[in-house]
Amino acid sequence: MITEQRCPIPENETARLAAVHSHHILDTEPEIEFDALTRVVAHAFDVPIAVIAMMDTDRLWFKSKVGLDVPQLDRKVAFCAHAIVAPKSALVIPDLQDDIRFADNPLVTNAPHLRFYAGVPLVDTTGHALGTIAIIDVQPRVLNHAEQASLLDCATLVMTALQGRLRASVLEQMAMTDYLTALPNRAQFDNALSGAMSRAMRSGVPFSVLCLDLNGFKNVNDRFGHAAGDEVLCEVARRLSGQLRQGDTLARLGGDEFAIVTQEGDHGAVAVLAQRLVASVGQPIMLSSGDTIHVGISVGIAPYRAGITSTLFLLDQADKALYDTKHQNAKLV
Ligand SMILES: Nc1nc2c(ncn2[C@@H]2O[C@H](COP(=O)(O)OP(=O)(O)OP(=O)(O)O)[C@@H](O)[C@H]2O)c(=O)[nH]1
Repeated sequence: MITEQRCPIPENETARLAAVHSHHILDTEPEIEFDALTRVVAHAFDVPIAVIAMMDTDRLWFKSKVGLDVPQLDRKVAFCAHAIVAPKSALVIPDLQDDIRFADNPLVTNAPHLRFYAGVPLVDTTGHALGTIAIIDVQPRVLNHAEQASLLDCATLVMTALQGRLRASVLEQMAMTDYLTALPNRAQFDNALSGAMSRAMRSGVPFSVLCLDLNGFKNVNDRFGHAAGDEVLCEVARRLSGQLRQGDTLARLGGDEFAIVTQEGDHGAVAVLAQRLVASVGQPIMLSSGDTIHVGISVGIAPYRAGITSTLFLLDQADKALYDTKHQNAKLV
C-alpha cells in the first residue's frame, strides 16, 4: 500500500520562496563550483549519493548531484523538506526505516531503497533556508560530530558560491542599465542590436533601428535646473516605452539621446511608430515643482536591408537620418 506523503511547510514559506527565486538558480545549467563540491563530498563521506538542492514551491530541484539520475523530486517525498524547517541545524537520519516520518517514503520502501540521510540547510543572509546540501546512503550510518561539522562547512561553501553568483549577476545588471531611467544602456542596446542582426542574417527576421534626440533639452536644464531635467528624461523614457511592443528594446545611449531596436521592418509602419513617439513626448510634462514644460523629440530611422552586416553601419544610418530630421526641423523654426 502506498500511503499519502506529507511534508512540513516552514512558517515563513512565502518569504523563503522569494529568497530562492531571487537567486535565479532554478533550472539553470550545471556549474563547476557546485559539481566539484558534490563530488568532493561524496568521496570524503564515502556515500553513493550527494546533492545540492533547492526547494521550490512543490519540487526539490537539484543544482548538482552525484549518484542520482533525476533532475528533481516531488516535495512531498523529499527529505530536504524536513531539513529546511529547522534552518539552524543538520537533519541526520541514521536509518530512514526506523523513523516514522520516512519509513513509508517510496524512496525507502521501493528502489533505490534509501536508508541514510544527512542534510544541512543552505541558509542565506536573511535566515531563509533555500535548500540543502545532503549526503544519502543505501545503508544505515552514523555521522559523528566531526563529520557533521564538515558537512556544515560544506553548506557554508555552497552559500559562499551562491552569494558570489548573485553579486555577479547584480553587477552585470548594473553594468547594462542606465542609472537614471533604469532603461537598458548602450552596452545592452549593442547586445540587442547584435542579436537582431544575427536573426535577420540567419532567418530574415526584419527589424529597424531608431535614433532619438530631445529638442531644446539644454533649455530645460538652464531654466528649471538639472533635477528637473532628470525628471524630464525619466518621463520621456516612460512615454517612449509605452509606445513599444514586447521584444522591442529602448535604450538611453547617454545625455538626451535614446535608441530603439524594433522588430518592425516595414518602413511605413516604422514611420507611423516614429510619429506616435514624437506625439507622446510632445505632450506637456508636469514637473514635481508644479511647472509644466514642453519638449520635442526628433527621430531617425534605419530599416535593416539584406546585405547589411554591420550593426555600426545601421546605427550610423539611423544617426544620419536623425540629424537630417533635426536640420529640417531647425530650418522650419
Ligand atoms: N538633467 C540632465 N541633463 C543631462 C544629462 N546628461 C546630459 N545632460 C544635458 O543634456 C544636454 C544635451 O545637450 P544638447 O544635445 O545640446 O541639448 P539640446 O538643447 O536638446 O540640443 P539639440 O539637440 O540641438 O536641440 C546638455 O545640456 C547636458 O548637460 C542628465 O543625465 N541629466
